[in-house]
Amino acid sequence: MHCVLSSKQVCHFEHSQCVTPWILHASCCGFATQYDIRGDILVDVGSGPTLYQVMSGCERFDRVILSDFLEVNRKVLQSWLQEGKSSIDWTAYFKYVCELEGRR
Ligand SMILES: C[S@@+](CC[C@H](N)C(=O)[O-])C[C@H]1O[C@@H](n2cnc3c(N)ncnc32)[C@H](O)[C@@H]1O
Repeated sequence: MHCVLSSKQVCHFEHSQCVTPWILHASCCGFATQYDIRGDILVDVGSGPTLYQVMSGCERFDRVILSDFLEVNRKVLQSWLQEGKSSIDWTAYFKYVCELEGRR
């Protein structure tokens, strides 16, 4: 399984040097399978233009706040949130996280 991050970036989930699966496994363990972390508000400081890092937490918190220093990154996130548009197709990430959490 792989997904295209942009015209030049490709994330290979199965590649041993790809850090994204490690992050998804770690957040899945923390939020879901191992520690069952829940709460009112999840604040992600320095989100960049990405949201994969909070996918495992998004149903365990009432509100998720993504933040970034750079306006360009906040605009990418706002475009996805408000208009459903994104230069990144998150489908493969959501599927991967669902599989990690034993959901389909
Ligand atoms: C390495 S990127 C991480 C992107 C994303 N969290 C990920 O895991 O792929 C770090 C981000 O933190 C943002 N950043 C750096 N200092 C910050 C600060 N003081 N407040 C908010 N965002 C900050 C940068 O603009 C950058 O987008």
